[in-house]
Amino acid sequence: MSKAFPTRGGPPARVMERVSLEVRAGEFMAVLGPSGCGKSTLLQMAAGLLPPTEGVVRVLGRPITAPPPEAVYVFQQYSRSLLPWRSVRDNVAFALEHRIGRRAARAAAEAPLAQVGLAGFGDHYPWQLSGGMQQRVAIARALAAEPALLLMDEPFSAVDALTRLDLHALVLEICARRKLTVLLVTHDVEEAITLADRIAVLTPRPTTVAQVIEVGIDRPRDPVATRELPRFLELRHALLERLMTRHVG
Ligand SMILES: Nc1ncnc2c1ncn2[C@@H]1O[C@H](COP(=O)(O)OP(=O)(O)OP(=O)(O)O)[C@@H](O)[C@H]1O
Repeated sequence: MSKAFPTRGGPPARVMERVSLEVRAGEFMAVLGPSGCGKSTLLQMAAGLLPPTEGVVRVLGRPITAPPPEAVYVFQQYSRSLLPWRSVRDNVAFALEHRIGRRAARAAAEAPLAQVGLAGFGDHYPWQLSGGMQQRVAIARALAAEPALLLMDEPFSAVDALTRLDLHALVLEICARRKLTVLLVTHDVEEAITLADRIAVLTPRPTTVAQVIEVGIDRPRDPVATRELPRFLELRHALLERLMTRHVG
C-alpha cells in the first residue's frame, strides 16, 4: 500500500511507497524504522483507522475499511488513552461493557488486571499510579477484549528503562500464554529483538520495507539474559548500523 497526505497548495507528501508486509497468524512482528518514517501511519492503516491512498489491508483475508473486531490498539500515550474519571477496574471494564454490560464487565476485569500484576489496584484511579502501572492498565484493557490481533504503537517509549524491561517481561509472558498475533511499531532496536519473531525494517521517507529479518532466538526469552546472547548482539549491531542517520541516503 502507499500513502500520501495532501499539502497546502503543493503536491501531496508521499509518506509510504508500495509497502507490502504480511504478518503470520500467531507471530510477533516488530516494525522498526527511523523517526518520522511513517511507522504510526503504517499501524493506523493496519488498524483500519486510516485509509491507504493505494492498495489494501487485509485482516484474516478480509479487506478492511474500519477497525476490525479482532484487533485492539495500544497507544504510546497511556496517560491520554486511560479515562481519568474512571477507576482502574472501570477502565479495563470499558473494553467489555458494550458486549456484556457494566456489571459483568467489572467482574471480568479482575482476571486481566491480575495477569498484568495489578490485582488489588482496581479501586485506584490512573493518576494514582506510576507510568509503568498505567501502561499495565492499558495492556490489561487490551487483553480484556480477548483480541486475536494486538497492534502496539511504541507502547513503552514513555516509561523509564527499567520499567520498560519489566513491561517486556510482561509482554513475553502474555504472548507465551495466549495465541496472539502482534504488530509492534518501535524505534528501539533492543526492544524489537527481545520481543519479536521477525523484524521489518523500514527506510526513511518515502517509506518502503528495506528488509524482513528472522530473529531466531528461542523462547521462552528472558529480557535480561537475551541481551547477552551472541545472536542478540549480532542483530543489534547490524540494525543500529542500518538505522543510524549517518548511513541514510
Ligand atoms: N495527517 C497527516 N497529514 C499530513 N502529514 C502527516 C499526517 N500524519 C503523518 N504525517 C506525516 O507523515 C510522516 C510519518 O509520520 P508518522 O507519525 O507515521 O511517523 P513515525 O515513524 O511514527 O514517527 P515517530 O518515530 O517520530 O513517532 C511524518 O513526516 C508526518 O509529518
